[in-house]
Amino acid sequence: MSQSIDAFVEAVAKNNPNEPEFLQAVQEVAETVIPFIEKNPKYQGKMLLERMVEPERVMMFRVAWIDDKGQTQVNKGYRIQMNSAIGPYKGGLRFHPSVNLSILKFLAFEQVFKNSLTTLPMGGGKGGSNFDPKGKSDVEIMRFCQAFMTELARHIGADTDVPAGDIGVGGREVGYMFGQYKKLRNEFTGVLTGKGITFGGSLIRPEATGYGDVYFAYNMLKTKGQSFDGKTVVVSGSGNVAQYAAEKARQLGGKVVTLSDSSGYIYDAEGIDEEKLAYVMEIKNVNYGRISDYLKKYPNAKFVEGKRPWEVKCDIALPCATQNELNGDDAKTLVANGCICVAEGANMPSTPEAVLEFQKAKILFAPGKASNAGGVATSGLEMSQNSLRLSWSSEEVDDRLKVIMNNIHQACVQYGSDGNGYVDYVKGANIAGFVKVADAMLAQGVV
Ligand SMILES: NC(=O)C1=CN([C@@H]2O[C@H](COP(=O)(O)OP(=O)(O)OC[C@H]3O[C@@H](n4cnc5c(N)ncnc54)[C@H](OP(=O)(O)O)[C@@H]3O)[C@@H](O)[C@H]2O)C=CC1
Ligand SMILES: N=C(CCC(=O)O)C(=O)O
Repeated sequence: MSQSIDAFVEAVAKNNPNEPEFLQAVQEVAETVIPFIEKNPKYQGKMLLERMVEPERVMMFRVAWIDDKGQTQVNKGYRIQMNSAIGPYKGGLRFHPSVNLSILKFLAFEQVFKNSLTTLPMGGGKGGSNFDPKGKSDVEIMRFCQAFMTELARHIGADTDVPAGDIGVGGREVGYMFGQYKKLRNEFTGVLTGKGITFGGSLIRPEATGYGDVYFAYNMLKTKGQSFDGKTVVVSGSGNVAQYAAEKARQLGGKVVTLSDSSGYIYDAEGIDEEKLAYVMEIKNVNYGRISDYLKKYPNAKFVEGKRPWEVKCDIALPCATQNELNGDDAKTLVANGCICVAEGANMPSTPEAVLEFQKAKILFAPGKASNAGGVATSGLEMSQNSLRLSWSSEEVDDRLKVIMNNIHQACVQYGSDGNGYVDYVKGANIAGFVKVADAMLAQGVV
């Protein structure tokens, strides 16, 4: 790395000790944006990146609630209000035992650049809790969501900060939090996205992240005269993003052969067709079961316990589970097996070593801030519909989603092309995301 990048990253590490995930996200941006700043005087000497890595506000709070046995439970709650230069803070809420400040700061930092890429007026934020939804009853989930929102409601609003879903937070949790917010503030607004269709939710929002990931991959493949048709697709995860990435990949002619969860992955050589995916959705969204339950109905499939799906030969890989789920060895295996395209559906699923392998092999690689932006983009469209007090059809929303993903791809090509036909989508996404936020920060003064 150059001296300026080294110095910047060392300073951030010193100011934010023991935050490895946050530092990882900052380093990837710094390696591409600092050289850009060094070539563009208008961005020099303004401490823009130094300000961007410092959250505008961080809320940490206690969440106390009562479980079904009458026992008092206590969890940590957070909301990171990272950057509001181009719009109200916007970003998901993650409920997972691994949640801590480092993970939420990485997610909030990524969100700033991702939301900028969508071209919609949304700043960046993220929040959540170390609450583990697994094994909790529906009523315990409701009680936790109500306790969490009782504190969070002080800090959010339709024109201030608009949370949504992420790992462990789906439509059910958003609904319970929305109900509590409305009770406390006596306001019916677009304060959360991912709401139910009958109370302001947008059609296509559940599908949007997974669909958008595939739309972005489609755009990348098209630059090489390729498509999903006839391709073998490996997907990780089996939650919201993975389910709909698998659905859209199949609809475009791909054969999806894996899905995973934290206990391992299933491999179905015949391909996960519409009926099989519907069963996965029943397992995960209705019964809150394990992906290994897939074999109860489809015994010809394999369940590989404790492993990740990257050992399966494929043409296209869609990591849709969690951060750092795909390392350097996994990347080497994918490339050696002939994989031509990786589009991140999750946030920062590839380690720096994996990204390096993909870039060395010059395969099509899309960072999550670009390829998984369909979710937050459709959240932005939900906010637009709420402001208009109108609801658009599925086709209207899906068409707008496609246009947004096409625009993000174009922006990455504009800033990431090397002039010899290769596009560094990491560089393109980071610089394209940086420019809009930086211009707004320059115009708004030192605040
Ligand atoms: N929801 C959204 O709108 C968006 C989400 N994302 C990102 O996509 C990814 C998935 O989110 P989403 O689908 O919403 O979440 P879900 O909770 O619906 O699904 C998460 C999936 O990832 C698996 N997973 C979680 N942690 C681990 C782990 N440590 N090791 C292996 N597997 C794990 C889960 O398995 P298990 O059930 O066993 O925990 C589950 O299959 C996350 O990185 C999220 O930040 C990005 C953009 C938008
Ligand atoms: N979890 C999300 C979606 C955030 C949102 O829809 O506000 C993400 O972009 O990582």
